[in-house]
Amino acid sequence: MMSRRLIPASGKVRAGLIIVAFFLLLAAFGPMVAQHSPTASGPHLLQPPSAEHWMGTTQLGQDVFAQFAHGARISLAVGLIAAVVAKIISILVGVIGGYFRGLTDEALYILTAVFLVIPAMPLLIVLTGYLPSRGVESVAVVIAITSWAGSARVLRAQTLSLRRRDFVEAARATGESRWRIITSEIMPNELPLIASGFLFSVIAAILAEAGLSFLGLGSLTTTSWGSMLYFAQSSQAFLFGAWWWFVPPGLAIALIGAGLALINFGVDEYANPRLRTGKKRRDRSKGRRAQALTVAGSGLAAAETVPAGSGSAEEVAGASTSAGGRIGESALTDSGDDLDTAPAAIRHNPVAGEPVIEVRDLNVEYPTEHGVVHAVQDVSVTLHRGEILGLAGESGSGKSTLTNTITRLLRSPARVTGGSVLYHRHAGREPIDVLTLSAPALRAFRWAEISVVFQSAMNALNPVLTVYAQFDDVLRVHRPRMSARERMALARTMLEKVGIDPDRVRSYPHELSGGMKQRVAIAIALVLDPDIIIMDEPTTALDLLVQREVLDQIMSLRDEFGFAIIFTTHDLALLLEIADSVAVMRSGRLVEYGPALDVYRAPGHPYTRMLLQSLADLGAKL
Ligand SMILES: Nc1ncnc2c1ncn2[C@@H]1O[C@H](COP(=O)(O)OP(=O)(O)OP(=O)(O)O)[C@@H](O)[C@H]1O
Repeated sequence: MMSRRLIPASGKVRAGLIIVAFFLLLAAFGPMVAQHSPTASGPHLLQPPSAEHWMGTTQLGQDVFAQFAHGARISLAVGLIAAVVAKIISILVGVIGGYFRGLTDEALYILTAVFLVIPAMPLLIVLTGYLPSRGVESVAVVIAITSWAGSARVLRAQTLSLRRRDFVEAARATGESRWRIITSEIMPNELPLIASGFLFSVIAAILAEAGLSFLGLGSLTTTSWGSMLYFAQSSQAFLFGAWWWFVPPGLAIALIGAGLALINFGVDEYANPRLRTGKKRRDRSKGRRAQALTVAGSGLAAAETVPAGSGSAEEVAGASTSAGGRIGESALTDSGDDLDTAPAAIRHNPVAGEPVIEVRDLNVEYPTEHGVVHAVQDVSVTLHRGEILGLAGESGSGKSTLTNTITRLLRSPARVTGGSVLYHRHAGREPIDVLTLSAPALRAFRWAEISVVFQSAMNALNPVLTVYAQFDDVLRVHRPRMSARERMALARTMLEKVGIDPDRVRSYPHELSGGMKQRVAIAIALVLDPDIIIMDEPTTALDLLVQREVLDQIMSLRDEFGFAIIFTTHDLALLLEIADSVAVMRSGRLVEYGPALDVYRAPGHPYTRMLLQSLADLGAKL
């Protein structure tokens, strides 16, 4: 039985499909059922429709139906070939230029601009004049060459906007290659534009071919709807009242145009999962409390979820919260503002686990028109296995720049001017400097060793892919040998781990509540059992109750898996509650760093004191 999803809900789309299907059938079978050759002359000149000539005859006695059916084949072939070629060119130019930027983009954009300013029809006439032969393919290619630019410009603009979206950043963070990001993250979101552009190109190409033929520039040896119109006009069929000669091709072109336009109404319905009807599912797990972490069934799941860290998660977590004491001085110096009056409070990190990430004397800057922005200055922090490091600071203090440096997600014009980020994969072995990793090593490192949960899961999840497809993206890159069944089983297990009904694996992001989306993002971050998860304000967009549930979930997952977290937020009260150690940034510098309890009891820096005082003024209980 045909799936319900394949039957368009809209009557307009159905009408469009019927019209286009009719002409496709005519093109495919019409020439076979025609009883005459389209070019053979007969004794009956300019006869109206009859039993022998269903659509009458031309001035030379040729059968109009035979010409019409052969013409359908030629016109549709030109339309389809030209549209496919034009789309390929516009996707290559628009999407590649928009995604890669730089010189490639500039060169491609100049090319697009040149084709945009030259009027298409005169260019088409000139190019056709130079064609050695005017066969279907060559005419179609010339039409494509003159018509790709508008669509390329639209696709470039859309790509420029999409490449900055969180789900593309998330795909970069998972280690997906650029090509895969383009084909499986960006292009599915451009499908409505590509599809409607394609439909428009088909009708534009049919019209262009008809125009060329009408001007006598088409192939006069093959019969198209355009050449029928040309001969009808030059033989003055209109004057003779031979309507059966010119009405069918003219009407067919108009009807095909209308049919494609009607289909266009349905493009969104198919390309955008939000608009699909008839498949609403009940939000069965909405409001469901995170469950104790019972893993369903598969041995695979067990194998995939063994913590990578040294020692059990409980040991690490327990150790990480049991600490005290201050560390000696580090390379930190205070910024040159009023805060200089008090030196930064530098504390020993109390966590007993081995270091997993060591950031040493890191400096990152952005050269801008107005001078260089020193976004991170001389920052040194150490994250231990199983530790939750809370990173606080006002907007613009450099938190994202710091975490993006650790994950190597910095974008141009950012440049690291000093320092290192050392990753200790195995205790006692030489650490790896993340900043010097080659591109393939970096792709392998991302997500398998360090993953990211972005602030807004709605933006971090690709809106046109199901939950399973988003797990799949990660697993195909990092576990290429896993079978589809294993990938599905793992995705279901991970959903269950974060308290979501495993059947939700087939849902689209818009079918989930905000809290569920964030849990899905956490489950995807956990799927490769990384050592470190960067959480960029993962609960900010949620209401307080759901925020609390998600936080509890994160804490218990940390206890189970033993991963370390860098948790970024503006909310110091929250950090003091959940973090083992707290780092406060201001103007690119680390002004406070130490065990959460120490920071709360004895903040060393006036800025932290001010933050804590404002919390106390608000009546926060810690
Ligand atoms: N692409 C960029 N070009 C120029 N300057 C930038 C760029 N990105 C960030 N900056 C500057 O770097 C500094 C640190 O920014 P960053 O985004 O790291 O701060 P943040 O603490 O993460 O802020 P928020 O909490 O609002 O995300 C700011 O002064 C910001 O203006």
